[in-house]
Amino acid sequence: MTRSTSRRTAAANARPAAGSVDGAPPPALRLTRITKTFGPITAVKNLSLTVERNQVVGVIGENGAGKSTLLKILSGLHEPTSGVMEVAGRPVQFRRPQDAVAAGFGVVHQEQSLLSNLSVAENLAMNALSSTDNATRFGWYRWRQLNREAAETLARVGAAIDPRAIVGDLSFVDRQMVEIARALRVDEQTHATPLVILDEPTSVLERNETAILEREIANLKSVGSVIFVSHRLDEVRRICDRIVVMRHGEVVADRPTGDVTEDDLFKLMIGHAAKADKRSDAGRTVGAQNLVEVRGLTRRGEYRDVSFAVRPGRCLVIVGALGSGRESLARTVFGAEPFDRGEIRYRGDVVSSWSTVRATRNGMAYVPAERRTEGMVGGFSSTENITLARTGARPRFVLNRAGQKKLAREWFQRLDVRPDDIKLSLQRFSGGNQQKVVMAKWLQSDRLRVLILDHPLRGLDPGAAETVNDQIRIARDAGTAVILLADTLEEALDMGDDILVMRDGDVTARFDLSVDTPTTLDLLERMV
Ligand SMILES: Nc1ncnc2c1ncn2[C@@H]1O[C@H](COP(=O)(O)OP(=O)(O)OP(=O)(O)O)[C@@H](O)[C@H]1O
Repeated sequence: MTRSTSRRTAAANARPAAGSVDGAPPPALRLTRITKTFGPITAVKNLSLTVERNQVVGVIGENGAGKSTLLKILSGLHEPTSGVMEVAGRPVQFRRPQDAVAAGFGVVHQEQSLLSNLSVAENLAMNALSSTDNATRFGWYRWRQLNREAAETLARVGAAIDPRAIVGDLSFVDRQMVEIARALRVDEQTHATPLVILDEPTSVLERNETAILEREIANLKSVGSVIFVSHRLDEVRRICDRIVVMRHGEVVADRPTGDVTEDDLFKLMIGHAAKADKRSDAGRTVGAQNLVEVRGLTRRGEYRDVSFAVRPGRCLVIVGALGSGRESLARTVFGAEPFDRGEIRYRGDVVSSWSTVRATRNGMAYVPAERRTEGMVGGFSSTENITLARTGARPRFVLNRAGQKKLAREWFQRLDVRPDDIKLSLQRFSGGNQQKVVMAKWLQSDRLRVLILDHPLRGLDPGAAETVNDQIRIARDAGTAVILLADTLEEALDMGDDILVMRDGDVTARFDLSVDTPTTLDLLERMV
């Protein structure tokens, strides 16, 4: 798209056409040969795609396939290098996010974009066009109206969140619900037919929350259209009418959902079939002594009277829905949150003033769910990020530059990080590839004894998830104790030796998978 065309088709013209000449409504969105380059990198290449009205289109693709770039184009964050974009039959150009909102596009990005120092209601009103006018008077907020509107929107996504709460005080999952609520609100705020774009909205949601979202998407379909990006192939098949598969920035398949199986989708995305289940105990080093032991641990408002133990070479999976307290519990074990009662023993000794520094020095690693804010330094290269936590026999300052590069190269290969450029600053990698680098940072440590993983597969495509799980198994088999907060119950059953189920801060069940054979339903029943 040239500059002059862009001027003619500025977003002010983005108002939808009433209908096409032959009477049939034009598609909600048509993209024709869209390309986006970043210097030498072509993130999206000649992409053509149509979204009909009242249709849910799934977009899938392995990490780095170009999905987020496509969504950023649709949300006005990136301008395409070339190609044509039409909304309801009219050419448009989005130069700013407001242009996308004016055209009726509501977006939930993979990385959260809420302002943490503002309240939930203020964040929800931020997109607002007409409703901000109504909600302010002489530049002052009409708080009661703002909060009431926010409460109504939150109720639509089934979220029991106080509109007056400050976003920074909310849990990750609650913030995700606010993001989703904000995107869904676009139809209340604009007169355009909404197109809601969801970029992996369910990756940290539990099943009951996902079910709410699925219901909302079904509602939305009756008033507008939805583009749904997810790595969960079962979910994409359940929710979407059509599925578009991207590889290396291009569309490689565009099929009605009924025509493809999960296996077909996996093959189209990754280029090979899914591997069979690899649960095996052969070659494992399982220690006899408990490495981490927790007794009667309580943190008011989070969890109560929790006890468990993990030995070297074993994986404990903690499952639980929103509010189960498991995230807080994992952070406490790592020394990132305090506790009120009970004790933590590490290698047999009671830990008194436990802190993240002491935990890290003693071979504990914690991979947070929020990699952008907690797990990485975006402006640093991936080599620097990988060697940042290097302690042990050859700490970072002992490794020379060549040593650091060698280490980074080795881990890029092991985790198949793309692009294969260890010098590139980490913020330039796709979300899934950033996650792999954050994992590498901890997995490479030669003193790793305990690995605490909070949703490690979040944002990873199924092929990358397999690669990361393989590396977790390798660390476990070499004698690392793993504490895993799994994304899905299938993952819990696949990876766990022991499973702890939590509900509202209490442990409701424990399973030892060497003797017990719980199903996902058994777990779910104790979670909700
Ligand atoms: N701002 C940028 N500068 C340079 N390269 C970029 C930039 N944004 C994305 N890329 C590159 O473009 C390609 C596509 O990335 P994108 O984030 O769109 O992939 P994705 O399919 O969303 O991946 P994921 O599932 O891992 O989030 C990647 O190679 C990525 O490194």
